[in-house]
Amino acid sequence: MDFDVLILFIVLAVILLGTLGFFLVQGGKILPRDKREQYLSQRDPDDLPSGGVDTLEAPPEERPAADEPEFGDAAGGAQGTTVLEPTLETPEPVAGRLARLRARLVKSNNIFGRSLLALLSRDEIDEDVWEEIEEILLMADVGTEPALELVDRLRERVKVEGTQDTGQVKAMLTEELTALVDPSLDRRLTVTAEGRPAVIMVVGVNGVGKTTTIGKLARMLVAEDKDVLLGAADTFRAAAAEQLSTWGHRVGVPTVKSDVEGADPASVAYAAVDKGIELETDVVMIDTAGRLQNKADLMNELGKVKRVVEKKSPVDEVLLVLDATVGQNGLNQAKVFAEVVNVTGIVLTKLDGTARGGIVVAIQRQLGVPVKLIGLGEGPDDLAPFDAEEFVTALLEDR
Ligand SMILES: Nc1nc2c(ncn2[C@@H]2O[C@H](COP(=O)(O)OP(=O)(O)OP(=O)(O)O)[C@@H](O)[C@H]2O)c(=O)[nH]1
Repeated sequence: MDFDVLILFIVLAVILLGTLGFFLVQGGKILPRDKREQYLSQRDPDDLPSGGVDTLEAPPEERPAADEPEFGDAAGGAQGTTVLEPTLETPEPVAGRLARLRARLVKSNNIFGRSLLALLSRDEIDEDVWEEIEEILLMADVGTEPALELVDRLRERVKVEGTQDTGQVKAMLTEELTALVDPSLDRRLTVTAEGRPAVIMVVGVNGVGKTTTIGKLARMLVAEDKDVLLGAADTFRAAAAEQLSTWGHRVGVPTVKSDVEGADPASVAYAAVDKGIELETDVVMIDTAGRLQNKADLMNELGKVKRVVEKKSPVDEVLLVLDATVGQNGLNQAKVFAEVVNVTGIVLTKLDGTARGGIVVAIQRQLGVPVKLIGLGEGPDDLAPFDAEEFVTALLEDR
């Protein structure tokens, strides 16, 4: 009897344990969904199980925002800390830039040079040929008066010297064109001032390349060991200040900008000069908003920016940026800007995309102000100091 009770007891115990085991296994599966997610999210990524179900993805690597300086080689610090050094770009040296960019000038003005040289290679240079030469000069935007002048002088020399030799006539053309571009003009930028930063203001209509030019010029100055500070007084276009500070970041140049969109540009320009004086920089460059020369209120605003800055420091350079591809329209812009702010130099951009290189002559004539820099591409070092002889030789190169 006792034995039967014992058997019964064992059977009951087995059934009970089996039932308990079943519920325990099921319990793991019916954990409410939100509880499971909570559990998963509370785990660290490095708690990953060695294999199987609950794998967690590591968070994506963080990258610096687009306008933050990029970081390069990580230097290992004490106790596993990492010191990140900003990677600064090294701008190309200024000397020899025009020589590098010459090919672009030759390419874009290829038609000009080739057509002129083809005409001068004719067996006989008669009146028709001189007229055609004049037309080509006009098409290159040299301007009516200078074009007539050049043809007259060339015709006279060919007559007096009695030559039709292509090589000699080409040499004469080069000389006469160079004389028109005027190598005697002082094209140096004022980038030093006694006991204070040199102040450079950059002006022009919309989209001509002001901000880009400041970025490129900052690089040129950095390449010459100058301490530079940028002032984002283009408060009209929201992205302009960012664009400017990005250029600065790349070469370690600080930018003074306003946090308020549409802030008073004169105040920002003033603050930039103030900061430049405090930091004892060599140069402060001020970007201004693009404005059409026929908008009187905007032109007045530009005059005000300059006057306000002058309460703090003299303005050493006012660079007018002109887009070479717009041709003669640039002349109207130049005239009005020169009336409002005393323009001291021209930056002619986008010469890589036009055969209108002759505009250099027309602008200088009209304004009596030298072209100091030329832009020959969108690359960071595609800005070069202007040189009359190199420029003319490139225009007339026969390719
Ligand atoms: N091909 C070429 N493009 C250029 C040159 N200079 C500037 N650009 C381009 O022209 C465009 C306008 O340049 P920005 O510097 O933004 O012009 P901006 O005058 O500051 O413009 P706003 O602030 O709107 O008035 C950009 O796409 C530049 O890359 C150049 O020399 N050659």
